[in-house]
Amino acid sequence: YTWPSPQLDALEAIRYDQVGFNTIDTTLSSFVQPCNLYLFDSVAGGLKSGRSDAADWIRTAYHDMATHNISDGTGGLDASIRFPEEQARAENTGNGFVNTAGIVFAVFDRYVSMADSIALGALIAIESCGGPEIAFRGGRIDAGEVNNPGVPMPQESLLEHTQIFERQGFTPTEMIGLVACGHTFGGVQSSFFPDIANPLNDANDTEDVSHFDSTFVGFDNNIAGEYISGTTQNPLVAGFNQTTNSDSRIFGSDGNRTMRAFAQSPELFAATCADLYARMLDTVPRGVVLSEVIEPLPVKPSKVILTMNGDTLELSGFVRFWGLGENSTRTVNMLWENHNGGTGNSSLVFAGVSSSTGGKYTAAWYGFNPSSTFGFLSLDPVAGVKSLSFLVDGTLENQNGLGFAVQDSYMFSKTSCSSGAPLTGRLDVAVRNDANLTRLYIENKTFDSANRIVIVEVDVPRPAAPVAINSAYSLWSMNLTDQGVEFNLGAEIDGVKYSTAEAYDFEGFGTCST
Ligand code: HEM
Repeated sequence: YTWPSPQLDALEAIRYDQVGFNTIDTTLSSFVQPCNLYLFDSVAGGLKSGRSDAADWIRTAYHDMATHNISDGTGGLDASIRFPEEQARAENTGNGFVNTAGIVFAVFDRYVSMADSIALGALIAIESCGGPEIAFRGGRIDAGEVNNPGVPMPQESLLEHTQIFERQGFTPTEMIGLVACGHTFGGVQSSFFPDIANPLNDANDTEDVSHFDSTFVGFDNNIAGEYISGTTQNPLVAGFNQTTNSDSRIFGSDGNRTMRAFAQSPELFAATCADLYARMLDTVPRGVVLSEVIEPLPVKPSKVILTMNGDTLELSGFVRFWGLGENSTRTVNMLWENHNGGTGNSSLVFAGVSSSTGGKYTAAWYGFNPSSTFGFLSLDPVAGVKSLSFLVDGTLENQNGLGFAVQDSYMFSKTSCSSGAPLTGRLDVAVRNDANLTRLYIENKTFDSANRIVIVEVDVPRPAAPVAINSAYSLWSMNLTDQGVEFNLGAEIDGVKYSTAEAYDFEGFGTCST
């Protein structure tokens, strides 16, 4: 895709900026580091519970998706699992869903739905904990209400399970695969399923989880190998209760042909799971259109912020170079095209490295100011800035000739000020005189009754007479009372809507002089 695209940029960042520099906003990955972490453990530290957050994410994604009905298009991965009414169903026994929902509520935002967060949580868990890479698409839409029931339960028959998976869109062979791919993680907890698993009295399994295979915090084909060799302790295969041995019925449903192939070939198992997990995550209600598969952008500007400070246009930001590590001899320059047909040039300073996918990929980050990582460049407002490109050891990176477009038609002005308690103040926005700006507004983030984000736009009025801040920009102003929440600045320019990367609140305002 082409940068900038606020939604794809945000999804790409969660997917690929997991550890290290500039990962504050992409914390989903931290919940599976390390893979045996269980945040909700009653014992501090949470590494010996027998549970894992990774397993919670994968089970959550499956149970959310498992309501799908391929013939009427209802249900699917739409975060309906967050509703207490759905969690209370017998088919959703256990507390994994309340755990993951709590994290989703904290991390989702206007560009990343709760359903995309669940999909990313599961994907990151699988990839970070030994699993194959999974093609990721974004754009899932959050349900406003619960879905019909439809998650399989262990006491049901093979025929019922076959029909349930068919309703979800999976063949009998794919059912074997998907269950094996899921149950390479985690196990059955005695307190929730006393008819399936006994208490263990084990200091390394304090939550009494009987595991599906011996390597329950990582992805591997032991779920199949131990099943075929007859050594399995899987409580849904070798459990004391025949009625609930559903994995045994499912795994054996084709005479063990599929499970034998998985046991013989870790590669086949990983490739099959990569495909089935992706299809599971992409099972969404009819009408939801997912994005293209999101690949890492080779060059990606981030947190590009423009601020008007009197006669100076301050430009700050970072750029990420995918696949690079730290290298003190590398030279990086940023070039920017301005409104006068000229080009600015600044050397950039190394800011840090990030990594993803269990350390498989690294990226090098550079800050826009050559002497201070988090500093800004001071530009002439008349010249402004239209687009960026980069020179990395002399090689031009300009997004195949498109450049990286920057919107300098409007920006926060540092003349904004506040005073008093409760705080009142004046928001000033600098608008470029030659920009075709039809609307300017603040974007307030609110939530509907189903906890979904709704952006409410409040227009900043066009001034009756221009108030110049410098020879290229005038101020549009609005009086505000502090709501204690951040807002972004939005504008309609040439019929297209834009939103600032930065959110503002009164803490960033100076004091009003009058
Ligand atoms: C017939 C189909 C299935 C049945 C009957 C079934 C049943 C169960 C049961 C009873 C548990 C124990 C939950 C707990 O103790 O809280 C469990 C755990 C789990 N299931 Fe399934 N499952 C099925 C399919 C799947 C699929 C398709 C996936 C994902 C692809 C999956 C992923 C998981 C995971 C990751 C856990 C471990 C959770 C943890 O340890 O916290 N299951 N399953």
